[in-house]
Amino acid sequence: MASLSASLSHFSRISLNSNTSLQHENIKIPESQCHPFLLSHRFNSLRKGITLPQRRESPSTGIRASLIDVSLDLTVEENRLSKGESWSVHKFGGTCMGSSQRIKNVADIVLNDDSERKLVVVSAMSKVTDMMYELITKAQSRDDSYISSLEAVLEKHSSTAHDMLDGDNLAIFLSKLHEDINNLKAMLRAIYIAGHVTESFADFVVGHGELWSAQMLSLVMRKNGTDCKWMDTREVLIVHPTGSNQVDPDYLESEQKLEKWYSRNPCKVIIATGFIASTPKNIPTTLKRDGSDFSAAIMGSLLRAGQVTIWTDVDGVYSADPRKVSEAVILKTLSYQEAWEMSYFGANVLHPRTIIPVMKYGIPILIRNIFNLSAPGTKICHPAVNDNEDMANLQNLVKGFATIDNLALVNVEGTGMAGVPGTASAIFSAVKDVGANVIMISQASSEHSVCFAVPETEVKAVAEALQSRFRQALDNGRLSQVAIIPNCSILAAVGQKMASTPGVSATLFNALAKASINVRAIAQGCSEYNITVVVKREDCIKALRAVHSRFYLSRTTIAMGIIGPGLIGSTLLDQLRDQTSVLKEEFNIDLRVMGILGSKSMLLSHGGIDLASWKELREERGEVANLEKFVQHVHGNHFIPNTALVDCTADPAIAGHYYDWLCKGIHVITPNKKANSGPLDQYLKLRALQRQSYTHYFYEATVGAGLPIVSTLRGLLETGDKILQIEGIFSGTLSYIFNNFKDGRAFSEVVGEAKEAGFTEPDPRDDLSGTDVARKVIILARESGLKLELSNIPVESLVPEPLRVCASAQEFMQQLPKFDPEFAKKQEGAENAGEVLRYVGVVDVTNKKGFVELRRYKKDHPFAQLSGSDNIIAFTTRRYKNQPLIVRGPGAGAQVTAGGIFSDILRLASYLGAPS
Ligand SMILES: NC(=O)C1=CN([C@@H]2O[C@H](COP(=O)(O)OP(=O)(O)OC[C@H]3O[C@@H](n4cnc5c(N)ncnc54)[C@H](OP(=O)(O)O)[C@@H]3O)[C@@H](O)[C@H]2O)C=CC1
Ligand SMILES: N[C@@H](CC=O)C(=O)O
Ligand code: NA
Repeated sequence: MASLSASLSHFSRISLNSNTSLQHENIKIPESQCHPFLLSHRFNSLRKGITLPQRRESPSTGIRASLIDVSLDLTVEENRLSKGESWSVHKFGGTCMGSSQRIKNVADIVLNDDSERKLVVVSAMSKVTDMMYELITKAQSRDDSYISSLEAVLEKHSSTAHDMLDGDNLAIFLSKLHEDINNLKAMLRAIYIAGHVTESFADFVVGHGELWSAQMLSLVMRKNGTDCKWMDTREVLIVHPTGSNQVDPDYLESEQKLEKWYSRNPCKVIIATGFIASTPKNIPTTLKRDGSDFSAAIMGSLLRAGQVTIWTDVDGVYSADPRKVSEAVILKTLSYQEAWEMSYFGANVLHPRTIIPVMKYGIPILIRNIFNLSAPGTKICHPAVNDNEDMANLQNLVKGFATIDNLALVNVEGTGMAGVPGTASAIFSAVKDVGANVIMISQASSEHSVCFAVPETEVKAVAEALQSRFRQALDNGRLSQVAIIPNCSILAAVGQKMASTPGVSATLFNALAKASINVRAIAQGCSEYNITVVVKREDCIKALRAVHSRFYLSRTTIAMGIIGPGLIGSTLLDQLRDQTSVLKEEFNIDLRVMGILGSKSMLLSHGGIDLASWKELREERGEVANLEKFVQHVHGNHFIPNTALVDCTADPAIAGHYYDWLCKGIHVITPNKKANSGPLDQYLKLRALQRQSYTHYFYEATVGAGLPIVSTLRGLLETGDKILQIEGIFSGTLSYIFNNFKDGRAFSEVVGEAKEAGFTEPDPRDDLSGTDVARKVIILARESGLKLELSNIPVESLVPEPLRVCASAQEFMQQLPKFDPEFAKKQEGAENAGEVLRYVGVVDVTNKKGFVELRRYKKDHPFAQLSGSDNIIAFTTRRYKNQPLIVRGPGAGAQVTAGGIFSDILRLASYLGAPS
């Protein structure tokens, strides 16, 4: 390089130390010193834009030209800031630079990047910026402790440097550090005396954190043998303050300064200070909030870098706030606009202004976790060309969801607004006058109302300003109201092109409706990148979960409460235990049992009970049963958007709560017949509510256990068939009894078997009395449109008169054998006539009545062909008139009944959006 300066001195018109001239200007070389052949040969190896000396025909001495030529070549190779893909930019925030170990880690990451050239932007060590601001505050308020606080700053950097550096490197850093601290002491003293600080003074003081961390990292890298220089970005980045706490970079000026800086400091790795910059008048300033990210993006654009990597402490950008949606996923890619929208709506992505500089040149930004290098991170870039092919996939249409809390809606309404130009302008200029920030606006095309969201803290001032601005219009009725709706949140769905793809908003609103979320206002701009809805703040997380789940970013999750872990309930829990992982993996359905309630004790869990050991857990940490607390627990969990209570009791008191639960948006699934066969008015109220709301009530197992009886009847009715009669053997218990009450067996013994097999009701008298069958008849009759009470169904009871008053089921079973002869006689009578006894229920829809009786059938009749606990139900309808539609199969028992309930749970999941 010494020979270079010597030879350069011959070039009076240019400074070859400044490579800017090589890139942008013609180089003028004194004719007397040019040898055309050699110069052209050498210059041709350089970049375009360099023109050869105009007058080659006047050669200079070949010797001198050749000497110059060699020097030139060296100079250009080392000093030229050749922009482009060979540069990669990294940014490490305060947490990444938090300690000597972390700074060494940063150095390793930079070394592992095999890009030709690297520019690394660093923030101050963690907490240092706050410490620096505190120095100013203290000095300004004449608090002497600023001196000890400055000592702490010195100590932090000095000890970190001692940990990492030694010899000359350490000495260089410490000498500079002490010099800076002394200067700062003097400046702070000045602030102390003045009791005042200007913004630029403060910016100068605060920026030292970045200066020190950049120097330390660069010395650590040099210690490792890296060709590295540190850059005080105040020498390079020029920004224009724009007010409102923002600055506009001067790209042209900064680019030229960067070229000059590099020509003076050629190296492979630049460690640059984040956050700080200078004004055009060379006054120190900062890039304000998220300044270091912004620095990295500006540097990336100045260098036309191949990539800008922002190192942080999360694995990338999530599809939703992971603290609110536990199944949020890391997005592999986002378009610049998507990242922009997500960050606007509160997602922890880059600030939009960070994206602008790199977006211009299509430079990808990679967000990576410094603490988890195995995570690939999120790439923010232009969408790949073939992305269009995937647009049919909802996941690609809606990338993520974000929320903003603590908002209020303002609704300005009145007939006097329609067709009156300037109304919107008057509203929003009043809002502007109080300095409020409008977050979203919605106006229906009828022009009768304008509604907009502002931060809750600003709504009072906004309301007062509007009341005052529109006083006259309100008084004379042209405006009817300026209404405030407090406690609102915004939920935004963000995704490239989603707004222009049919079905996306329908899916979104459907998911919200199914989670019983009321939407207060909607806005969808034509930018096609977001759909915004306003919901009640308390619904916000639930809404977020519901939509997130619906767009397949996570599973359809249902929080379930199982009431009545008796025979059926515990069998259902076993089935759930065996199937939940399959449902999760193959069907994207996540069923979580959050509570199990028995008549005496209950077990609650926040994340879902381990169904392999619920009995032991209930023993260990069960608590006294409390229905209200149970329901509150299962439903109160806002992390899961859907709640279902599964009532596996036979208790009418539990059934009495269904209406309230449905009103609260809790889905109900049950094999308990008490609600649908109870008082007619309550039943009608329940069904009306079910039809109006998006909350579901499923009860397939109430008739024929797992057999599709209710759904078959529904299908017939909904497709316009007319039911004439439903006749059948509806009792698994009685079917079993009469199928097996033969060959001289005792009636009581067969009843005992049916109970043992789990076919009977908790009290078998409910079966033998015909009440259970009557309930099923009522359920089907009401489903068919008949308005009947249980008392309207004549029932032939099989419970011997004297046993009807038995205090318990146990006592009844003990006494029953006394009546065996009576039953044997009935059976013999039928047998002798070549017939069988069958206990049947009939819904006579045509004549609007139902009955239950013990009938005799010929042995070749279909009802005589049953076995086990078979039910058989024949639907005679207008379509199935000559040959009834018959459903037959086991209609009682733990497995089939629990299976029927489980099917209802899955039907609910599919109604809630699980893939079919
Ligand atoms: N068995 C079958 O084949 C079919 C049954 N069904 C219906 O299934 C339901 C359950 O039958 P099954 O399992 O045989 O009956 P069980 O008697 O075995 O179980 C009932 C369960 O409900 C609990 N329970 C009762 N009252 C309450 C209450 N108020 N709060 C909380 N828990 C309560 C009981 O708790 P605890 O034990 O603590 O008292 C028990 O765990 C019934 O409605 C029945 O009609 C429907 C179709 C077929
Ligand atoms: N006890 C009932 C069970 C189903 O509802 C029956 O026997 O059918
Ligand atoms: Na059924």
